Amino acid sequence: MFTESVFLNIVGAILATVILIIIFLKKRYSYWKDRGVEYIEPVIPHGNAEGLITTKSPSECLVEFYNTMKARKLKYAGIFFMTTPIFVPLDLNLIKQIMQTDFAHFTDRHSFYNDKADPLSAHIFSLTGERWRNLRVKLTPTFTSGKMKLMFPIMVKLAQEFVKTVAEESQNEPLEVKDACERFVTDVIGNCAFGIDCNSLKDPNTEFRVKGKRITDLTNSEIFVAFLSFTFPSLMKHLGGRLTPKESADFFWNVIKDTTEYREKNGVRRNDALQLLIDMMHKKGEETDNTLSFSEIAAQAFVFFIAGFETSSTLLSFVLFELSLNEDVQNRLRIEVLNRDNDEFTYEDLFEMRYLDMIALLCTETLRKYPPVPILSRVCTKDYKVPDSDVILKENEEVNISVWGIHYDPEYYPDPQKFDPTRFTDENKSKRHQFAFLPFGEGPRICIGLRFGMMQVKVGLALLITNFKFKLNPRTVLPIRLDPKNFMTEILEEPCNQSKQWISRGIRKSCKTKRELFQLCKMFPHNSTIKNYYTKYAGMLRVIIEAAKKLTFEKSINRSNNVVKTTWNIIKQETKSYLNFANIAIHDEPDEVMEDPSVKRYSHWKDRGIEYIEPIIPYGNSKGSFVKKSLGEWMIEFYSAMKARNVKHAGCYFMITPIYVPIDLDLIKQILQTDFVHFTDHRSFYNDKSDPLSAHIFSLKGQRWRNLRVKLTPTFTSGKMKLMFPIIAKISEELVKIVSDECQKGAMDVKDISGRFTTDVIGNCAFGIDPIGI
Ligand code: HEM
Repeated sequence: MFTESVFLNIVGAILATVILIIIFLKKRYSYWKDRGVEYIEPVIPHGNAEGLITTKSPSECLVEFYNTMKARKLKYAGIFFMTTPIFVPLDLNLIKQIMQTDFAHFTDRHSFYNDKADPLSAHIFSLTGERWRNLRVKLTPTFTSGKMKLMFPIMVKLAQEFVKTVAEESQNEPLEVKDACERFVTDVIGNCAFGIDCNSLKDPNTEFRVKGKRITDLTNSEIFVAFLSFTFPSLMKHLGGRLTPKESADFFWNVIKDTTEYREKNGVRRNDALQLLIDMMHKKGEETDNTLSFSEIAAQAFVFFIAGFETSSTLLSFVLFELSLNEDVQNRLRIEVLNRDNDEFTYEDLFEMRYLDMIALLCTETLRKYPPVPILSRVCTKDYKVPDSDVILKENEEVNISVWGIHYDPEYYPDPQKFDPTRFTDENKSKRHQFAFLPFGEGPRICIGLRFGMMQVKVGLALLITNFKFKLNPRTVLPIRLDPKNFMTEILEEPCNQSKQWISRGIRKSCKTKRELFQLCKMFPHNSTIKNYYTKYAGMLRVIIEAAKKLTFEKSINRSNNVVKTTWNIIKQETKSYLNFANIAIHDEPDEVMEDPSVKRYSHWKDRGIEYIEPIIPYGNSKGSFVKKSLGEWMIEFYSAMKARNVKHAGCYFMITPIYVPIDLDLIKQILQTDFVHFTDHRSFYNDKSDPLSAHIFSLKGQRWRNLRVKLTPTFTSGKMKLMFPIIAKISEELVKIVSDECQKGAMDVKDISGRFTTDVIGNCAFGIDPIGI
């Protein structure tokens, strides 16, 4: 009897609870209907977010909703994320009102912080109202262009480290690019925000990195606590809820504390963000409004790390991903960066020079396709009447803006899946609504580290692209999928069938430096041809032809010889980018070596509509040159034949190398003089290290040539000539004597005597020595 009544009570209680929940949800799910806001019928219990976290990320759920509602031509709509109603503006003018014009009604984002249990969480990203406003004013000067300039050399130094690490780690296997980018960014932010050498490039398991990564790699239970904290913030604050894993919070707290104390004790100052924060702490008593407590500065230093680390590494890795899919763009970028005028990277290069516009365009288009923060959040802080409607948004109501949805909206970006950096030229940008591009947010809460983030990505990219060629690891699973558990844009790691490794974002390096090529040549001890040619004639056509021949031979012995394959790749790359032999036939794969490269090559001038003489394999138009004809004679023949055809210019083939030949004198003047900036260099080779004498003015290129030319020009002024004149006159008198002596003997070798005369003149005037040629 007793048991029965207990049982009935329990059943009754469960039923009552279920009924109450259903009533609550019914009421909840009528939220948008009651306010006259369009919505999609929600389903208990996930609302409009079916598959959230299990198969779809929050961003993907919102994008689906955006597309459906946009198709209904709505300006705004209401979504239910589980049971939470969220207002979703779709119209860009309304988004602008919310983020900028009427910002006073939307000062906060949906966030959670707990000063007591987790003081690091009380940072500028999560703070609200007046606390946020005060802090924003204080922190804004941290990222002025003056401060950025001071941090720039640190970034360049770390980017050089980055290049070294990539070179080492991609020797034998594909490189996990996101991971490598994260390590680079960790070191940059560690240095610039905390003044600490984190060394995560050298040691991926350094504590700074492990504890940093842990902040975003949440366990399922931590994700659940985060969900509860966002949904019931007051209750969770009361219960001591926290978002940062304790071990990471403790580590960062101690790092910031120790560094601050060390600097204070030892009077050490550095050009980093932490210094600026410490200085604010010490303004106490002077400008009380402008001071920060230690707890506050620790939280801000911490947020620079978490806000900058994931976003910047995501951007850099996706730029490399797109470049590896778009080889043409990658090659053009490499040439642009290599062709810059100066050897060192300067701050001005990155922000002012034309060639880096391309980097900026690439980054911008990448930010469009893969915005690291795919949803922007705002909370209504004062009741707000939605313009041109009767809808009133109530205090505490949440607003979500689908950055991803907007960035893929064909109304703003036709063919949105296409990676097209030209969408962001000034002209194309001016045709679009400013709020159609929101990777950094907008309005007063726009990303505070925008410049810093872009700068580290640009520096890293510029150095990587000049050192490596990036290709997609064939094991990368395409199309890429987003990690459903992540609020940020993060690729889902797909299991790799064969090796159980997780390589979904690997990009393989296939380019080696010249030094590495030499090392590789050493691996062929039996093969003196490659080695000798390389050391003696590096950069000459012969090394390429001989190496290719040799490789063909090697390959015929062992078709799967990996070393041959690698060497072939390297030689290809050497010839393409380092030595600038872009016009020598180079195949994509060693398998093609056997094919005749000239077939495609010989359509070069035809394809360009330039007059040419039909070439003969393998001589091109240079049959007999060096054997029966000098190079000069060969060129005269070609010139005369083309002149007879009355053309202003023509194209010839020296073996398989296409060469442009201007014939018209005005055109020659354009090339040599008027448009000289396009033709500053000779086809030449020099090697500062193994053959320093080769780095002379005749062979130098670009800015190095220009600098030297300016320095050497005064050597031959008329004043200097005058000083040399007596020396030349004296040697000329010697010449007269010698000529008369020789004439006595009969015939005389005039070329020989002239050579001896000029040797003496140059030896005397250039080196101040008497070579006794005459
Ligand atoms: C490519 C790199 C980056 C991207 C795409 C990015 C994106 C964003 C976005 C979308 C927001 C929210 C803006 C809004 O709600 O309107 C934001 C806020 C913020 N970002 Fe970034 N960010 C990047 C790099 C950085 C870096 C390097 C730092 C720090 C060193 C940083 C610090 C912050 C902070 C502190 C906020 C909060 C600002 C506030 O609420 O006042 N970000 N970022």
